[in-house]
Amino acid sequence: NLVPMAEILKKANKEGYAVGGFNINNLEFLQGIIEAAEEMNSPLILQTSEGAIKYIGIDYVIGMVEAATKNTTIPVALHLDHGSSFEVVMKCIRHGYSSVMIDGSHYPFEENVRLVKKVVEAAHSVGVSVEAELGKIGGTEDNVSVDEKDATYTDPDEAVEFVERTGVDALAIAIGTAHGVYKGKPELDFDRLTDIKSKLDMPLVLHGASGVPTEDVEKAVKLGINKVNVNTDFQQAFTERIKEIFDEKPDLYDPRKYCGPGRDAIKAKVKEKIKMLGSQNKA
Ligand SMILES: O=C(COP(=O)(O)O)NO
Ligand code: NA
Ligand SMILES: [Zn+2]
Repeated sequence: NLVPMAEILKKANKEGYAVGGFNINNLEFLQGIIEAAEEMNSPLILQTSEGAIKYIGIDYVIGMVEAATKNTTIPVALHLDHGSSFEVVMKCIRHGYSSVMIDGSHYPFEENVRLVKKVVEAAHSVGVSVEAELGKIGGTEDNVSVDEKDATYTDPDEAVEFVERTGVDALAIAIGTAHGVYKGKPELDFDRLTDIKSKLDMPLVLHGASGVPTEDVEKAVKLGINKVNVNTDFQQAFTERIKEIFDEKPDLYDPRKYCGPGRDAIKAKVKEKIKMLGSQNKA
């Protein structure tokens, strides 16, 4: 009952909307995200960073996602976010992930191509989709951190060569976003996105969407972004709600009394994101 991400993104690319790549960090994130997507009749890409897999445990990830998708009516992919090696990718594929990102963006171009090509051959041989990254997205997420000066934007011509030589299903591009909380206002390079999309009519991925103004994400979707990764906004929604609860009732100790409202806050935030991406009723 998981589908390959490529299937979900092919339709999104054809019809001009984007699908959320929403990170799960625990049970409440998974429940809030899947409930919101089902209520909005939206396709969904559940994703775990390597840090989240370490925190939850891969057998729990698979078990919880299986429970979450057993009776679902919407297409759901389970995706490895920012896979750092062939070995980790293969571990996730063996455990039942339907999609993987191999992030070789911090390597020289040829090394990135070599690694991604190897992953695509293995993943595609068992029907698993592949996302890769070209250009460096700034910010920090778990062990992925790039400081401003090294964050280099995606070169459109390099992107064409990269996709031709690797056969990836989706390409994460660097056009000014960064993981985590922004220091200043992010300025997205929409001309660069337009140029890349005109050369590569394929699913493009925007990372670091938390903190990007809604209208900028909507514009990026109009210009050809088909997957939008969101993590920090949901983490902040969860955490802020729990802080509010403890302000009201500092002596609480039953985790359901604060994780439950935290889950509801995630769910509400996910619905806002689905509206922003245009994937409502696209299941
Ligand atoms: O790109 C992301 C999420 O970034 P944010 O935390 O900034 O939403 N995950 O791969
Ligand atoms: Na961000
Ligand atoms: Zn990312």
